[in-house]
Amino acid sequence: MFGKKNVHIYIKSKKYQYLCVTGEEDHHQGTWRLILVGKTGVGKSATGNTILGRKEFESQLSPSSVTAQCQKAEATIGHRNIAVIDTPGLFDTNYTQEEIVDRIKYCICLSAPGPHAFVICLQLGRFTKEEQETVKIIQRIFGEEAARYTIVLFTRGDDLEGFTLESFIKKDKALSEFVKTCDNRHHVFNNKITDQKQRDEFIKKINKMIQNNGGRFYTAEMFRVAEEAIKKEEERLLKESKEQDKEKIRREAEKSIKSMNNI
Ligand SMILES: Nc1nc2c(ncn2[C@@H]2O[C@H](COP(=O)(O)OP(=O)(O)OP(=O)(O)O)[C@@H](O)[C@H]2O)c(=O)[nH]1
Repeated sequence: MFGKKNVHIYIKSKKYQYLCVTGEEDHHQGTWRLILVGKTGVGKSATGNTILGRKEFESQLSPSSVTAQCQKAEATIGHRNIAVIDTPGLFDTNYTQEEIVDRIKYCICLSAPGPHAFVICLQLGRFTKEEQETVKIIQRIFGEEAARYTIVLFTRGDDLEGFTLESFIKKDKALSEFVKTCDNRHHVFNNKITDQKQRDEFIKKINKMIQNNGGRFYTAEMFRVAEEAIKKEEERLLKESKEQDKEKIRREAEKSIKSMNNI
């Protein structure tokens, strides 16, 4: 009934080059593919384990990133096959930001033909400049279209201590605005407990998002558009800085001519 169309996508960076074969599939029958992204140490791997219902990804308290490469694991939940892709954390001091971003891009290949959901993981706590920068980087890598496929997942639900997640989000303007960009899709996990209910509620929210998207997923084409936008922005900034340099040289030359004339 649904024809499969294979698409090849190159993911290029200074250090790595990946060739992925992505394709279109019957979006009612296939596996749901979820990508976990976020700052290092926020609990992405623990979140992956909560979703899968088993300890698949290494999750531990560590001063530097535990997950160095994208990893994929699958589980059957109810009648649904779910693939979870864990990614290296942003702001890990062992790697340059560029290296981490390159590795995160590889998750697009692992999620071929494309992810149904980006799960942006944040820890309950202050939404600092670094957290804000993290979500900006993620939004930049995957582009505007990714928002339709994004849910914000808070870890450390144990710290809520009776408060609701909604009241926590409302307390911070920047955080509320960010959650709003994801159509207010949010959820909280306490990864320290094995509780089916929190996982089932999460799956329901993912299901609703996928239904709202007509079963479609984020595609290689959307990723290409995002990459193109980054390239254009980089070219614009380069041009701007070259023009600023030229202007600086012109002003300095003018200044030295003036001072020579004054001698
Ligand atoms: N109390 C509490 N601790 C959590 C929760 N989720 C994760 N943690 C702890 O946070 C620490 C980091 O968790 P990880 O799952 O390794 O975090 P990560 O984001 O995958 O880390 P990297 O792969 O290094 O980027 C571990 O000690 C976890 O036990 C939670 O819901 N509550």
